[in-house]
Amino acid sequence: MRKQKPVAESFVRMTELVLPNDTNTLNNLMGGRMMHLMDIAAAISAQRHSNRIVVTASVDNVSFREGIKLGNVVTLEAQVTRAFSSSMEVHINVWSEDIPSGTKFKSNEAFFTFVAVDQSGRPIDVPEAVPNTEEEIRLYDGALRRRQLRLVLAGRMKPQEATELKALFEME
Ligand SMILES: CC(=O)SCCNC(=O)CCNC(=O)[C@H](O)C(C)(C)COP(=O)(O)OP(=O)(O)OC[C@H]1O[C@@H](n2cnc3c(N)ncnc32)[C@H](O)[C@@H]1OP(=O)(O)O
Repeated sequence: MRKQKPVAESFVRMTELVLPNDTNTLNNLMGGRMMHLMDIAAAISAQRHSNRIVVTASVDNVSFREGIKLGNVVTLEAQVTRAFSSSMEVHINVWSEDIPSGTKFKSNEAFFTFVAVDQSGRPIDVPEAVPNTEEEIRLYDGALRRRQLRLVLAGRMKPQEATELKALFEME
């Protein structure tokens, strides 16, 4: 039987200070630097779940709602939502905090997919991810639908095979 692990065991919190080298000429954190931090936090989460080397297979939509300023503190929280065979979906939230003014806002949210691989880079099965809290169950339940959408967009699944996705659009 496949090993099972609670999704909470994959939780990662990472905190970074926005330094001059991370910013553009408006003194805002650069989008690419943010994606780099998100990729690292999410990869560690997938590694914690699988106890394997993981590679980034895909990144879903990432939007940048508001600039993050030089000197702000960025907190990233990542956790596996669901594991399939060799792939894992990781949910990541990012907050930006201005410590002197005591303000904090959520700046980004995204889903990353990682694949566990062996030493030769071949996909290898990972433990099942078990959700426990209401929020973990909500994210787990939506993961199959999101997986189908990203595989269709990547040309790896025929739209007619995406049954979970199709069900969303089928009206009574
Ligand atoms: C340019 C860069 O910076 S890339 C960033 C770093 N990432 C990398 O280097 C990864 C490069 N890619 C790879 O090594 C391979 O494409 C892999 C390991 C991700 C997939 O290898 P494949 O030979 O295609 O394996 P296969 O078809 O068996 O798929 C393996 C898993 O990957 C998943 N997968 C493959 N492509 C995608 C994708 N675009 N989105 C989501 N999942 C994907 C599959 O659904 C499958 O999941 P499952 O085992 O849970 O069902």
